[in-house]
Amino acid sequence: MAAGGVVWVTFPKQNLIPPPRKRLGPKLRTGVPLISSTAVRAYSEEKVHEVVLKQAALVKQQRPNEGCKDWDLLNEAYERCGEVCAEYAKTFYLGTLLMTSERRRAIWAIYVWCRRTDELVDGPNASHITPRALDTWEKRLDNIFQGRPYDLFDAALSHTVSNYALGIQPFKDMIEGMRLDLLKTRYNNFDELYLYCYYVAGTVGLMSVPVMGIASESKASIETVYSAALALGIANQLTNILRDVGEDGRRGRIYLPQDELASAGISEDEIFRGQVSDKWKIFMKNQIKRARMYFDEAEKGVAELKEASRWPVWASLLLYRQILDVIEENDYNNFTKRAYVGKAKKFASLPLAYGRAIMGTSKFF
Ligand SMILES: CC(C)=CCC/C(C)=C/CC/C(C)=C/CC/C(C)=C/[C@@H]1[C@@H](COP(=O)(O)OP(=O)(O)O)[C@]1(C)CC/C=C(\C)CC/C=C(\C)CCC=C(C)C
Ligand SMILES: Nc1ncnc2c1ncn2[C@@H]1O[C@H](COP(=O)(O)OP(=O)(O)OP(=O)(O)O)[C@@H](O)[C@H]1O
Ligand SMILES: [Mn+2]
Repeated sequence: MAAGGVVWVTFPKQNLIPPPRKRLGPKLRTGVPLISSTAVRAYSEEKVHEVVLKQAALVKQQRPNEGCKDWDLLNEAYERCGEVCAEYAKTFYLGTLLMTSERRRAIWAIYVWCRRTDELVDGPNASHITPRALDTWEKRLDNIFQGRPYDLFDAALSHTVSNYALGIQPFKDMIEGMRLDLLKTRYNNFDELYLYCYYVAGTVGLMSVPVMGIASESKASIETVYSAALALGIANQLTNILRDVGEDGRRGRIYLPQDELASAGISEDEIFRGQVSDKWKIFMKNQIKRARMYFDEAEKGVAELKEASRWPVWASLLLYRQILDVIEENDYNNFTKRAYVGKAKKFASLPLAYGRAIMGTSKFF
């Protein structure tokens, strides 16, 4: 392929990532009552805030387009990204169809890179993945940002990062999250968990904003918008963790703050045995409360995005947020009952998402 120094290896026509599993990889992390003042001051928040500021500053810079200029190849690359996205996340894919075609395909390219990164530690080959393999993946990321993609999916991302104000840090941080996931099976407190959630999901928010675009009429500061995007990633991840407690437990993993479990008087053994006790219900209520707090934070920022980008964000936010309602409906049995939002509810939330997107507010819908 064209573009200075691009290295091409054989590129199989079929997916480079394995076909989706029936149930996409578990990945869990957690939370508890409302964030404590210690947590607010925590190192993790400071570190994350630094990245947010850097990423926000990039938006103001004009970047030269050094991406690949082989348009046929790029079109194919983006098309393939769209196919993967459609296969792994149908509802979300539908949402992206309302975005402008340029933004939509950029989001697809980012989605595919994130999905592949996650598949490294969560997919069928996860047991063979070592920190060294992640180092190789990170070098490959550097090459993507330097215009030297390794395969077609990378080429799409390479073009995207040359076209939008995307910094490399959130991508590196996501790889860091995968490193952490390889090594760590317990989180001492919410600060530790928060950092993990930032790595694997908050980063997605930071990657998405430059592509989705901030509305020209927005009066909010760029930092405010990034903070909302970060909050959505955290909220999604906390929800994902709460949904998958049972599944994670069966893999010997507990993505819940150990100190909060201890204060609630819940032992690891009770989690492994899947005991839905009264103390578990109280503990879960607090966890859900915290996740909702992050959703609330995120909701405040959606209206600041460009109008065409709001709908997919609202759609995915409402879908994910409803998982918390279903956990409640399941009477907090997240050990053996998967909180699943039925098709009817899912479709019912689409007009709501659309209404909110066009009104620019959640006041009337
Ligand atoms: C519109 C929209 C949602 C855009 C984001 C698209 C995108 C690039 C998604 C990548 C997601 C991904 C594959 C991340 C890898 C790590 C991972 C799996 C994280 C978990 C996602 C849920 O996936 P799933 O349920 O399939 O998980 P399982 O593997 O099955 O367990 C996460 C829970 C986190 C995803 C985080 C987001 C989608 C962040 C969204 C934030 C924004 C789009 C910012 C919006 C802006 C404002 C101002 C609110
Ligand atoms: N009905 C659901 N209930 C709970 N979680 C869901 C549900 N549908 C999707 N999710 C979660 O949200 C993520 C992204 O949502 P999306 O709707 O795009 O996924 P999907 O699995 O392709 O759904 P579908 O094929 O039903 O449209 C999924 O990977 C999954 O973890
Ligand atoms: Mn899916």
